Amino acid sequence: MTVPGTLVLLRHGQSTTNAAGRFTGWLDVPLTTDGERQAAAAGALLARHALLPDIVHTSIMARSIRSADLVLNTLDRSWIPVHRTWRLNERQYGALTGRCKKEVRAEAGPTLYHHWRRSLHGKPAPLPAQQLTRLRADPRYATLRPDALPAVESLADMTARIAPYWADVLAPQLLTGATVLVVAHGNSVRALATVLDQLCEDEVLGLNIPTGQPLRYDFDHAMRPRVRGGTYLNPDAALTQAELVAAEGHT
Ligand SMILES: O=C(O)[C@H](O)COP(=O)(O)O
Repeated sequence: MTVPGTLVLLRHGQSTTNAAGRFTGWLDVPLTTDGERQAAAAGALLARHALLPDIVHTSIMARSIRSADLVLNTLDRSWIPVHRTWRLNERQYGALTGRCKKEVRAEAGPTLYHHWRRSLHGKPAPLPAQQLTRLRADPRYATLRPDALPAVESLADMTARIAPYWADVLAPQLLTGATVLVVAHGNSVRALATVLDQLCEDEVLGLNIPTGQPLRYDFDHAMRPRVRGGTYLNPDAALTQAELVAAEGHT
């Protein structure tokens, strides 16, 4: 029986809105120079751990696509097959999209702010109709059923869109023994981890994903993670940076 391959989850490098302290959601923003460096460094870290992806998956947002390109360039593996899917997009942050996190926290208060950002079911107000119409006119979403393009999402909504991608695409590839790299977003990685680790509501509250830090998962034959929560290739840096993500908007 083939031993299941390794899955590597990576949140894209720092984006311009991350650097500006703003909610990004489905805004399509580029990486900062630091973000580009983080993505290339993630590639170098994969090389040091002899983790050479056979297949890569990205969202259809520029920051994930660019980060994956930088990782693969560093590894000299730009030739591997690439799958891009809206299912790995960042969470649709609704009316918070583009807003300053610090201002939102000051207005809403710390409890509601944390509920919106980190609870399983919390979600802010939806994206205003005009902005949703503009998003629906974007050619990259042309093939998507209009009701599949959300005006706002909770983490639970995201797990519902990501679970079929895990079951139908990622898990079967891993079962062939392939090393699979997923370059996605803070909340799509949280959603995937929620599915893989079967996290409960309390556990997702404290789950923060740093940019540019590869997170490795290995599986048993039933495709259960061998280490719950996976293993960061650079655990100290990942922990420090995850704490900074948790504190966004606080100061
Ligand atoms: O969409 C965003 O603003 C970030 O990528 C993730 O934001 P969060 O860490 O506040 O959920």
